[in-house]
Amino acid sequence: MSIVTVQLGQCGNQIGFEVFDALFSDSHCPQGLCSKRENEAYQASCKERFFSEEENGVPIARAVLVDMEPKVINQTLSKAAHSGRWKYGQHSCFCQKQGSGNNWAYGYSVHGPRHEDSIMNLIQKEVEKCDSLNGFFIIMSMAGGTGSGLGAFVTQNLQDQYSSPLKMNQIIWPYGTGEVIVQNYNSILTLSHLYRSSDALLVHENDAVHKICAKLMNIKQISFRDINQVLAHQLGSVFQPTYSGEGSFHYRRNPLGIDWQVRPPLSRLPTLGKMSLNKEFHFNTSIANLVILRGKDVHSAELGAFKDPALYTSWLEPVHAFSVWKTQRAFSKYEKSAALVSNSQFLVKPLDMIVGKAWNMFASKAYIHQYTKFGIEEEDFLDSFTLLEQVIASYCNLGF
Ligand SMILES: Nc1nc2c(ncn2[C@@H]2O[C@H](COP(=O)(O)OP(=O)(O)OP(=O)(O)O)[C@@H](O)[C@H]2O)c(=O)[nH]1
Repeated sequence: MSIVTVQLGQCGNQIGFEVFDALFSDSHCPQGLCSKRENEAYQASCKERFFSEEENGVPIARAVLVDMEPKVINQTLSKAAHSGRWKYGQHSCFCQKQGSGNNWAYGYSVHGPRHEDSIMNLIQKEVEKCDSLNGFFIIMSMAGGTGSGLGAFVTQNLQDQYSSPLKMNQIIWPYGTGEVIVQNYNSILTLSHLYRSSDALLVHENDAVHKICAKLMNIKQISFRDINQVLAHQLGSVFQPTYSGEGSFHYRRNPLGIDWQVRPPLSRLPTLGKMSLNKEFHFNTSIANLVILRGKDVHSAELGAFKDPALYTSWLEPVHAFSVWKTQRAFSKYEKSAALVSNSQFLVKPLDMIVGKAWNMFASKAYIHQYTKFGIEEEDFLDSFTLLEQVIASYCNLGF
């Protein structure tokens, strides 16, 4: 089964390139620390998911590149072509001459409807190249204008046109400080729209990845390239193939097979408010944890601690909330590696901060005219605030 990736805006395109490069490098890494046969099965599975093959044998990423200015797309296409190992399809990109100027409304209400047909046609062409489609992986920032606004618009269209394949958005949380003033508006609009149209949001915070580069990797002058390589490494270690079940040596065909649909029972939805945010979280209570193990000794790894009921909300048994995926095939030269995908309270505080800052600006009507000018009304903001306050309250309530 295959995944079609949609890369949007500067951030989405730069990260998308690194992700494909990491996937390709890993699957062609000679030190897979496993048998030749196993390595071939792994490679074939990775290829089916992420690459289609051209006549001359160069793999082509199953991707559509979208941006409203040509610079980053041109750089991305040429970096892939120069790698000599894989490339993007000749007709897989859509770009225009002028970006969205960090205005979510412009991306969503102007670029979106204006270019809807061209973008959706490109995606459809990519879908037609797949024997069997598992889902869409949509990479975008949360705070810019094109990736976030147009990305939300495209995700909504995918939801309308492809209701069953999974729609998973990889979103980049902006730095807490030092970026554009309207980043919190753009972020709440992105999150509230994706909450309605996407099946799963996979979030990375720029601040957190920056810290990994500084503290763990000791990089002095950290660039987006460094950050994106860390992200790509993490995403690769999640999305590369794993065995289909305990004791199985076949690779699972459904790469995005996580139960993302878990929702708290309605009767437990709390009233709106911030009552529990002020309390210390003793645990980072989770709804779901997925651990992915690769390489040596995966079958004897001790994972009992992940099954402790205290980690999970009281209405879920650990057996339903915790999953493990494994493969003996090592990831990217690492003898052993582990990745964790977690749906937990981890983002409650950053989300509460963004909503709070956006609310303070909204209360004084700052910059609102830039949005109403392009069809995003005050009502839309209010709807976004209400929805996200509900999300915050639901996650706070997990620990009780
Ligand atoms: N991790 C990471 N974050 C990025 C990268 N490029 C931009 N960002 C973040 O993305 C946000 C800005 O979004 P962009 O993708 O640059 O903007 P855009 O979608 O192209 O939209 P416009 O410039 O308004 O047309 C900020 O929060 C940046 O920190 C990147 O390559 N990697």
